[in-house]
Amino acid sequence: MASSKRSPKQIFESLTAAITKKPPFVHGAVSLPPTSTALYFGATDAGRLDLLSPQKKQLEQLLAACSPATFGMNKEDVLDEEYRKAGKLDAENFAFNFDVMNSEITTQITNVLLQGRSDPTFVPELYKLNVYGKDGFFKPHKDTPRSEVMFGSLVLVLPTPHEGGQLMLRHEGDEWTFDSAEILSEQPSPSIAFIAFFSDVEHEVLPVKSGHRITISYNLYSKMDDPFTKVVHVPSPIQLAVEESLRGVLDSKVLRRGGFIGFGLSHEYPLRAGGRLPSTLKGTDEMVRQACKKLKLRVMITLLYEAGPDDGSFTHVMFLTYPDILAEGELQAEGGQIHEPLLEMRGANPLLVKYTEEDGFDFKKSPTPEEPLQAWCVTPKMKNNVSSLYQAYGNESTTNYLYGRLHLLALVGPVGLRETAKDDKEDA
Ligand SMILES: O=C(O)CCC(=O)C(=O)O
Ligand SMILES: [Fe+2]
Repeated sequence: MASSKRSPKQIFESLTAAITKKPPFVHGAVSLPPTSTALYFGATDAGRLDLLSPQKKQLEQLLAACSPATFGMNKEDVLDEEYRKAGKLDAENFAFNFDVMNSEITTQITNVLLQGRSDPTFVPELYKLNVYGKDGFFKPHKDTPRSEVMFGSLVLVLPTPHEGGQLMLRHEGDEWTFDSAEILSEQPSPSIAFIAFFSDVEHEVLPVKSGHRITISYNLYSKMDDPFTKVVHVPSPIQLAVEESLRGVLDSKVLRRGGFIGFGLSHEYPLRAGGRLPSTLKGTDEMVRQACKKLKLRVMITLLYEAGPDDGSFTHVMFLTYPDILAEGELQAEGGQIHEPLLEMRGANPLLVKYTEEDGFDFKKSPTPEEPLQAWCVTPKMKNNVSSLYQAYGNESTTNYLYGRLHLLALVGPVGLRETAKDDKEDA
């Protein structure tokens, strides 16, 4: 193989380069079905907004029926018009006869965010209606995780005239704009503009310049228990490129005795203390996992915890479940080293590792009883610590789930015997 002339560093660099990031959202417009031309609202007397020709009086009534929208900050719901200026109605106080699951939106979400799986693999939960009037906005935030299987948010923008109010999305140095006003004005007939995005992606609503930007939002929950067994899909060119580079690694002499390849995942995932790590990955991350599965590598999802001052020794702990660290109370050991108590946490399958941003992982205790295994880390990710696992700004307060950064570890056998997956069902 040509790869034999390359250094291990070069071999892994080409793997890193092959992991092209997939956009973390899908957007578009669907024309308003004949049965979806009105919005009803109000806690007592129902008001009606005609979406084919919205009347000023109806819009004013809708605004009057709304209460100011709050947002979540450090476990509390906060009302602060410096941070978010919008009206809201909770799901029980409005009705819009639109079936997301039987619309083109579901096909788009399935194809772009869920790797084109066949049967409907997610459930949309109606969340809120928001009205952004003139000068309405929502500063940067991530959507609060409400369950281990919540992966995304869907926002519908109704066809009421407005200018401004673009939704900006930012992830790992990239930025995208969803200009609902522009999209709606370009449609030949009254339409709904939509965007669905992975909810750990930071987003912001810029100020509305005129008119009313009316949105209906949904939380998206995955229905997949085992993402691998059900997948029948044609790999994308990006995935094929990742597979090809990974094959290059396996055909080379790196990790001669076997070991791990670690991938820092691009997205954050909802974690619950004491709970399992997620079994459904998002976008780019799922693509990397599928490439590993294709090459019959056993994969594990892990949480890396900073366990003490980074003095170059083994002071990081890697978990296969999310330990209930806060419930342990007295974790702080002498000198700020907490790896001893972390390693003793029952049921959390901890591994003591040395971790540096440059070299990735180095395992002290390997998961097998043999000698410590070698490991390489591709796209290393920040480690977690107790405070980073706290939610900062969200769209709602919650204390049950927090976003955490994860790594995917692929177990690699020795040269010539690289395959490690026993069957498709063993891990998740
Ligand atoms: O209106 C939008 O485009 C997004 C709103 C939003 O981010 C939220 O409600 O959490
Ligand atoms: Fe949001």
